[in-house]
Amino acid sequence: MAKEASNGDNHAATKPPPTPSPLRNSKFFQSNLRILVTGGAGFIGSHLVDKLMENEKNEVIVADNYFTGSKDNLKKWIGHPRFELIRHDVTEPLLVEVDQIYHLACPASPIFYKYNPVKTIKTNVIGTLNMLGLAKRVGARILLTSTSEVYGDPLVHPQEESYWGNVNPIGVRSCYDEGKRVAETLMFDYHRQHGIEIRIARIFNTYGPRMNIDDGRVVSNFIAQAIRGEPLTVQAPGTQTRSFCYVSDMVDGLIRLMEGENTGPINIGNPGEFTMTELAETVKELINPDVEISMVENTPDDPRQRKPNITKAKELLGWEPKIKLRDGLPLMEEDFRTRLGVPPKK
Ligand SMILES: NC(=O)c1ccc[n+]([C@@H]2O[C@H](COP(=O)([O-])OP(=O)(O)OC[C@H]3O[C@@H](n4cnc5c(N)ncnc54)[C@H](O)[C@@H]3O)[C@@H](O)[C@H]2O)c1
Ligand SMILES: O=c1ccn([C@@H]2O[C@H](COP(=O)(O)OP(=O)(O)O[C@H]3OC[C@@H](O)[C@H](O)[C@H]3O)[C@@H](O)[C@H]2O)c(=O)[nH]1
Repeated sequence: MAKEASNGDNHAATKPPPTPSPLRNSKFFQSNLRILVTGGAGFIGSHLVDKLMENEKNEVIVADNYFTGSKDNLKKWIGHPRFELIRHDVTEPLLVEVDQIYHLACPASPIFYKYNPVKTIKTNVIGTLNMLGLAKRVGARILLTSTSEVYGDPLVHPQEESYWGNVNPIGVRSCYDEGKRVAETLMFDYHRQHGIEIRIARIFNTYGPRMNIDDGRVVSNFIAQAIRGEPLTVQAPGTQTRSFCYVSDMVDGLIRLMEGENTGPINIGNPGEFTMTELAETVKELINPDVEISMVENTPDDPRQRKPNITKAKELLGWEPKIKLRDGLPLMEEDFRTRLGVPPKK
């Protein structure tokens, strides 16, 4: 029986998960653990697939509509006997027999999630409903990659899981912020009403190789600009803060959450907090000391501060991030230089 690590609410005791598909007990059942990763062709998802595939007891199925992800991120697994890739949009039902669902399908970059806000909230609401319906049908455990954006423009700092947030319900970011909040609500309602085994990760800003070079997020923007010799575009006021987690630490945290006994929500992120100006200065120092730093205008509802309290992750998952920003940025630079065909400076 999963223990609820969330705000300490005493939810009614949940029913046990539904009886699994008869397939599981058939004598021909493969001993492999069958894992669905929605959004697995994306940045975090493809690194998660790499890690899951290292375990020869795992079969991995990726469902992705390639809105922001790419088959290229999974090319080393296509054709592997324990791997399947399905072009599928999670706003449509999916029928597969699986034991675990990592539900990552959702555009993460603000530029992309604002591009089609109605689709973004459909993905978060209808997509999560479809994945919970699948989990109920086959008795799978399901993990949702929620986000620090559920805290909105936080009035509590650092953010801990018991904080309910400060979110604009009708802003240009609401399709994502409120969409993820509804997704969390649906997860807990299926857990309480149908006994579904749920796990909720609140992911903070994550960076690393395979981020879309032009996806508009700050770390990918600054590294691409530094490599190309373009001014680093600090969006005003520049004093706003974020905390950056390297992707391998993130993947480790997600797997520990799935394999553990706590429902969450649990913050997964690196508490190392920087202003955007400090980030730009660090990228300039590490990647291109000649590059200019310019102040440009920002977009509405940009959170002014963000830093995870990761006490629950430490205590309940035995997890904390290992890679510091100054060590992670060069790894991402190497990936971007390779993909952009720009050799390192002599
Ligand atoms: N990277 C971060 O800093 C961050 C922070 C907080 C939360 N998250 C969450 O983690 C997850 C992965 O983020 P990411 O950074 O890898 O983003 P990403 O955009 O690289 O990956 C998202 C993947 O989902 C796919 N997708 C989008 N809509 C879909 C749909 N309707 N049906 C099927 N596939 C769909 C995309 O094609 C892509 O492959 C997302 O749920 C995101 O909200 C990411
Ligand atoms: O070129 C840029 C881009 C962004 N920024 C600033 O950098 C900060 C971070 O912006 P990003 O677009 O990278 O990402 P955000 O922090 O807004 O959202 C991010 O964290 C929460 C996740 O759920 C989202 O999926 C992820 O994209 C913002 O204050 C933004 O104004 C710049 O200063 N320059």
